[in-house]
Amino acid sequence: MGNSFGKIFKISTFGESHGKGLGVIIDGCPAGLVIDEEFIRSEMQRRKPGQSKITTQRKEEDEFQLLSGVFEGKSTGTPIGMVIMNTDQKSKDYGHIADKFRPSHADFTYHEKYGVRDYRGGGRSSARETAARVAGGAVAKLFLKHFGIDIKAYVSQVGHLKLDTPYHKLDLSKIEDNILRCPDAKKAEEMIDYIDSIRKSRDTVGGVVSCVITGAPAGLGEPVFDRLHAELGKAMLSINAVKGFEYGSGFEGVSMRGSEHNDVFYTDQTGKTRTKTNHSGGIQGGISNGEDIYFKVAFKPVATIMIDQESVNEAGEAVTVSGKGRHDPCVVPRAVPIVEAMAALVLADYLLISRTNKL
Ligand SMILES: Cc1cc2nc3c(=O)[nH]c(=O)nc-3n(C[C@H](O)[C@H](O)[C@H](O)COP(=O)(O)O)c2cc1C
Ligand SMILES: C=C(O[C@@H]1CC(C(=O)O)=C[C@@H](OP(=O)(O)O)[C@H]1O)C(=O)O
Repeated sequence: MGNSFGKIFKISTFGESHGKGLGVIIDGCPAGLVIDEEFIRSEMQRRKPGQSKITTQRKEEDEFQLLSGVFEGKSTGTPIGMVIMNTDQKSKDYGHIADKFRPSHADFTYHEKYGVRDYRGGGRSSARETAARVAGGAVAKLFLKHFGIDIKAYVSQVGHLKLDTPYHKLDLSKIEDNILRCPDAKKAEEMIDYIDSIRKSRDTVGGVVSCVITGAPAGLGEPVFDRLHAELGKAMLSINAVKGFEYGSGFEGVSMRGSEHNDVFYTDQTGKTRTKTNHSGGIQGGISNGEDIYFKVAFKPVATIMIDQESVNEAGEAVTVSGKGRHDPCVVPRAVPIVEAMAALVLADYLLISRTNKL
């Protein structure tokens, strides 16, 4: 329980941040899919630590080894296994807090739940686990390409600095042009400087990742509990440090009237039923309607800060804790490929579950 995601296109991940390595098992990937290892590698590179001055300086190349489920470059329909070895753990950075709880990390809750924990680098609670998700998500993306479904995420907020332009007015081909992964170069520069100043003050800051899915057909999703947006929400809220998820008009829709918010239907030149606006975010009644699916994910400031904070240890005694070593001053630049990977897993799963339910 708790280490798997998905119903038909399923992933299970294993591994800890300072153990030997991590990995993913993908079960349910249809046979005959060309497994483009170069593409998987490029996705891993987008997430890896040590990639710029505004990320953790842990240096991992995140090279993966494909162990199973692929023959002559194509999936065989059997479980696809991939491992990623850890090479740059510095466990002594955690020696001073082995029995102490970092405020707002998972140290206390893991201790309460299991009574035993691998304190090194946060063990399995570390976002290092998301390397395995990105490997799994890359295979899901390869599957989605066959259906013309594309997923693009980008940074739209860092602290109080916001990119207010809606996604359809941005040039999303520019996302990878800067180390922040924000398609607006000027805003990106401001946000990067801000993260750098926060890092220099030994503190951390939160941010928002926006995501848009294009090319999804109408009919994905289930009408009651397994609504498409509910599954996307679960996927996003399962990512480390996520505190919020909203899709379509989200919380802003609250201040609109129905007459403004309703997405009016029309028939386009090809005879397809479309909507003039898309406040619904491409999903109505839990089912995709063929319009773009878009959502936002809010990330909190990283818990481990290089500033003394009050806490307690396992014996309940008052202590002071301060982080050491290498931490992200802001997670959003590296969270972009993680958000895309989780979205790809949901879409791949729902393509297999529920495209339509009629003769
Ligand atoms: C890409 C990414 C990088 C992260 N890097 C760090 C980090 O360097 N230090 C840290 O304390 N937390 C980091 N986190 C957040 C922790 O993993 C997370 O706060 C922890 O697992 C506790 O879970 P929660 O915040 O979801 O409650 C990162 C999260 C993500 C998504
Ligand atoms: C290693 C990664 O990020 C780590 C995520 C993380 C955390 O607490 O989530 C804490 C840091 O771990 P460590 O102190 O072991 O370097 C980050 O570097 C990674 O993403 O691959």
